[in-house]
Amino acid sequence: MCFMTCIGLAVIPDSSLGYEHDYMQESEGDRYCFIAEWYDPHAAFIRRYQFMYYSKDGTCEMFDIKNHRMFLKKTKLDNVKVEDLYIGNTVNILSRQMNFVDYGDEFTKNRLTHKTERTLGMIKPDAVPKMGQILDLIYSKGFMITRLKMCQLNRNEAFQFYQEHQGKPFLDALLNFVTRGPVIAFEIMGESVIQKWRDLLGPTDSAQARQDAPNSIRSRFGKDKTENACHGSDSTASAIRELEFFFPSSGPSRQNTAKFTDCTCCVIKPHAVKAGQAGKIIQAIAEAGFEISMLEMFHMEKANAEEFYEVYKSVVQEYGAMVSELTSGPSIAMEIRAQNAPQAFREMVGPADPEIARHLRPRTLRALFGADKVRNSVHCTDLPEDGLLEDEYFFKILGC
Ligand SMILES: Nc1ncnc2c1ncn2[C@@H]1O[C@H](COP(=O)(O)OP(=O)(O)OP(=O)(O)O)[C@@H](O)[C@H]1O
Repeated sequence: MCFMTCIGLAVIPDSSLGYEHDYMQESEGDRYCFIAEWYDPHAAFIRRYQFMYYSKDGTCEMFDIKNHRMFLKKTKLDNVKVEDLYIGNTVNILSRQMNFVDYGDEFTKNRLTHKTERTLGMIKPDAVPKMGQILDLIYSKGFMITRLKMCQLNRNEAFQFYQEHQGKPFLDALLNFVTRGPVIAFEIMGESVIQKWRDLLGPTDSAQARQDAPNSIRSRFGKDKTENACHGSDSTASAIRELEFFFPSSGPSRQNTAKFTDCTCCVIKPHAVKAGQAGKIIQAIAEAGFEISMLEMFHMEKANAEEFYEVYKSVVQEYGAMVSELTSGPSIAMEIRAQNAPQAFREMVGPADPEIARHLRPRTLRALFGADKVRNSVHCTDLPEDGLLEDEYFFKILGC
């Protein structure tokens, strides 16, 4: 197994550190171990670490694998909780973006693998206008969205996606339906999430869903047998295939839906995504009459965040904290369209400081969802001429 090799490289066996395997199962709590990587831009080199998390007190500890020395003494990090421990996640530690690339031991693998099952969900074209409510429902059920992208499928792609229905009488109608407008594909992660997500969807036929599962997504948002709001993979094998279809590990990605006209840019910041507020924010934007013509989840790297916020560098004293927030977890970038989009949308977003927003403009996004000046729920484009540039940055440069 890959993680065995990694631990082999560490040259710091558990026992030499005084951690015996049994320790992990003592009543004192569990110790989870991961292999974390950080790209060191100065050395142009990927550094590898053993990362330990102690569930008893939420402390973390790290060892530099190559240099055989401690990198971080046992410390409590506010931004690292047990729910952040999954392969593919990135966390900021000592101003470095650490990427969890593998489990560090059998115990961690056995304990956490089933909690990080992944499946593909898709909002179909009929329900895209209701994306805010649907995403909010997903968050409220405790699911974790780890990837998300709006795309436009062509007929060939739709056929490839629904290949198992080849020869069925409803295939043609199904292909027409899923290609008539954008879809939103997303990866959800959690314990038994394949089955739980299908339970939340309800029966295929929306009318039957209204009878048998009135709280299900298809009951609430679907129309009939074909236009039934959302899709969910039906097995582990389908989930793997369908996730690869929408989020390919190599090669070109699916056509995004950005229009790059009459637009501005909005980014739901990591703290708001983490707090499960993304659905409510999206719903508020849509209900205010703005068109959300593209959205995608990004895990911003520090260099990209610095570049994106470049204009604030010597102007705003919170610049460093802003970069740190934007790289602290997944964010959701959106292309927002309307007449005078940058100005109209800024009005809706409100003053940069949520405290001021709550006093002066209590209905604005930052008043409703912001925590403080840096964690103020969303970024929006400041200058009208930058709306297009910022959308291009996300959807032409980062997203490709
Ligand atoms: N009898 C039918 N008439 C019309 N459309 C259908 C019919 N059966 C299935 N569909 C459409 O094809 C999709 C895929 O069918 P499938 O049998 O896999 O249903 P499902 O597993 O409930 O849905 P999904 O795969 O979209 O999660 C359905 O979601 C629906 O949009």
